[in-house]
Amino acid sequence: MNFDQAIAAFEPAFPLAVAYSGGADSTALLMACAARWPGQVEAFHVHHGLQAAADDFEQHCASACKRLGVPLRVHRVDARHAAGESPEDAARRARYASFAALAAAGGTRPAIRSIALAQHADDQAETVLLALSRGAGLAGLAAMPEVAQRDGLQYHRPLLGVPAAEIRAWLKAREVAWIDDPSNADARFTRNRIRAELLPALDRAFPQFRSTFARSARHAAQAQGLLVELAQQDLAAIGTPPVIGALRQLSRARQANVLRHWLLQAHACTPNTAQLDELLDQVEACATRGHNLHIKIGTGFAERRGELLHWYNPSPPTEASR
Ligand SMILES: Nc1ncnc2c1ncn2[C@@H]1O[C@H](COP(=O)(O)OP(=O)(O)OP(=O)(O)O)[C@@H](O)[C@H]1O
Repeated sequence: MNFDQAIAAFEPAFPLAVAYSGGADSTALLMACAARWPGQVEAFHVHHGLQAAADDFEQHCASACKRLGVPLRVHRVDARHAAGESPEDAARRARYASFAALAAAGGTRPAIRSIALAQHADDQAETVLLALSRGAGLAGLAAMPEVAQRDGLQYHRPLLGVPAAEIRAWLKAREVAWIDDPSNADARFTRNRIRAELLPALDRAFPQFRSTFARSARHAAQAQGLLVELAQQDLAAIGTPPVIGALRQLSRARQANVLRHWLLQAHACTPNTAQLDELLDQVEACATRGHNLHIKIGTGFAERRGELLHWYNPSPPTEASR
């Protein structure tokens, strides 16, 4: 899909905000949306307080928005990562919280209903490869959805089918400037090594990889949806917190699926594979009333209390450490 086709196919609810970092992709998206829907588009910029260049990024965004005649709202965050959380995850979490805060802070203007993010087809392929590099399950391999609901807002990724090179070409044809975030070149980040080393090799070996990887991601997303449905049904049957005897009636794969779902939904906890395997072994060993179970799972512990399986975190993170 080319850039103009992607913009023509984009159907957000209005008013729309474009998440604008000042980088190439969100610059192109903001320009195209502002031209297509004059007066109905705003720009949201998140100022990442920890990055030295953050003031320059904000300045650049402010002058570009002024030229385009698009209102800009800026939110400042200090995205320190909590123990066990990657800096990228912390920045993403802080960014979504900022978008929700910005959408709610419109004053007398009508409330923003949609937010457009500028991830493209190369980003999607990188996300699939990143998921594989971590040994992710279906939820990770599903990569990024084109549309998602979050905090009462519709999030859209209208450029998900557009190769990065198309977006750069669109900007260059219009002689538009953008800023390059220096951290995008930092080879300490796996995503940047994927972009610099794997994507050029994939382009040579399978030129269609962007669309085939995206198709695999959609298959994974569909299958993951079924796993969630199954987990919801199983959780309703075994109870919350789970009754161990009822849990033990399920196959091991279904136990893993329902436990992962319960831990994530009820406790925002994601066990690693070794922890989940250990938990399943312990559940299997819980054949007698006297069998104790107490193991580390994610940031807390799973424990047997009578007939029930509980999870608790002895020291939940404070707001300051989040
Ligand atoms: N500081 C920010 N403020 C507002 N939106 C952002 C910010 N950083 C990223 N985004 C949004 O999230 C999307 C994905 O972020 P990512 O860090 O992968 O992209 P990026 O390298 O900043 O890309 P871009 O070239 O679009 O600016 C961006 O395309 C943009 O829409």
